[in-house]
Amino acid sequence: MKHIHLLGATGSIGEQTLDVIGKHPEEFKLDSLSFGRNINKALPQINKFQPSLISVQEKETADLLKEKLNYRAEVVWGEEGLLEIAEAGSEKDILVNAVMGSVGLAPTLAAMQAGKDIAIANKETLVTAGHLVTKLQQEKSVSLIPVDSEHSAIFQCLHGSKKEVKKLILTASGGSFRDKTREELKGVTVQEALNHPNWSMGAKITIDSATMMNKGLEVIEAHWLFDIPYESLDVLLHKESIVHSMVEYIDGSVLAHLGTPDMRVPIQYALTQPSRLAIPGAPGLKLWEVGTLHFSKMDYKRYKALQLAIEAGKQGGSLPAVLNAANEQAVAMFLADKIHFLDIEAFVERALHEHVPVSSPELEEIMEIDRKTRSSVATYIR
Ligand SMILES: NC(=O)C1=CN([C@@H]2O[C@H](COP(=O)(O)OP(=O)(O)OC[C@H]3O[C@@H](n4cnc5c(N)ncnc54)[C@H](OP(=O)(O)O)[C@@H]3O)[C@@H](O)[C@H]2O)C=CC1
Ligand SMILES: CC(=O)[C@@H](O)[C@H](O)COP(=O)(O)O
Ligand SMILES: [Mn+2]
Repeated sequence: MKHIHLLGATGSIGEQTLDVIGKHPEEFKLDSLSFGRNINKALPQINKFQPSLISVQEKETADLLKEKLNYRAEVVWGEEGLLEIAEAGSEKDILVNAVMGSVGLAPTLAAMQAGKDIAIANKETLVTAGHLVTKLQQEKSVSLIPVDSEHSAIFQCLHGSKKEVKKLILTASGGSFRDKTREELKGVTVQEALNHPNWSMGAKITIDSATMMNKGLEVIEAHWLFDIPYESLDVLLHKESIVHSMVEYIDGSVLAHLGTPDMRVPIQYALTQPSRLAIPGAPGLKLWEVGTLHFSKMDYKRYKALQLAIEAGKQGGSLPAVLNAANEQAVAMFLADKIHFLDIEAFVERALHEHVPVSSPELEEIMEIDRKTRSSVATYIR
């Protein structure tokens, strides 16, 4: 029986993690969970799984939740609460980090300190502080198992060895606006941007997918997860999201991981690897129904955010943290209808330009840079 601690239980990844756990009660037990503010979504799941520790974003939600629980549990709140979840239980437990944004960084480090393996969906953790996370991972000999579909695909193709690898190739769907020119992007709405062609995900990552920032974050994530230089990381447009990513070897062989766009596959694999379990009710891949798969070269001029991210990743230091914080702030402003779609990448570019880089920032510096960048970007509205 594996004991699971879940950050971000009311989100897209969180809900699918609960689905995986609920389908295999003989394999998994949910010991603790966190959510932000969505008490209506959380409550039925909490009463079903009865975790002994729950963390929420604010004290008011904690007080309300305590009144509504139908069993006894400890309820904590705030960023401290996320740390309590990260540290709860024993070294043998797994933390699933499915919270959105750089708020996921400190709990990742805390769980590693506590000796836990982490199933990592929260890509912002590795983007903002890949150097700190990988250093601690080695010191504590813990595993960081990818949940992000592309990284899970690569992890599965690699089978634990990077021997004779030439390139990792991340596939990108192109997001909601893949058939639009940059000129046509000027008038797009939030509703249109939230309409991803293949995946049903949280709002922030869906916008990242439309700007292609998601793939930029994923290139940085892959660099740290697989300890691979940026020169050996490629991005390929693939509009069907059936090939989740590929590994090219020195002899020209290419191994790919295929499947329907269903995040329960990488989530469950992160919890069971190297073994596998069935996913009851999953439709399975019927390639004859898909018919044709399309691939095309990435156009870095069309997708400027991708280029900004790769450049920030290559330069390293504090720049990826600035990229991430500026992007989180700009996406929140776009979702609130305060800025245009193309402002997102313009604001990220400006924040990077204005930042004085720090070469190897510690956690406190990263958190301060994150706070400062968000406040600066909030003032960019014309
Ligand atoms: N969705 C997907 O298919 C994929 C997602 N990922 C990554 O996984 C992570 C989660 O994505 P996704 O599930 O889509 O996100 P969602 O927006 O759907 O969910 C985010 C979760 O985090 C909680 N949350 C947000 N902010 C805070 C905060 N400040 N403090 C505490 N809790 C908070 C939310 O709580 P509440 O809603 O209750 O307020 C919710 O439970 C992201 O890093 C994303 O990039 C990676 C690959 C695929
Ligand atoms: C499901 C998942 O892993 C997302 O990160 C997904 O990859 C988004 O798709 P695109 O960024 O390729 O549009
Ligand atoms: Mn992905």
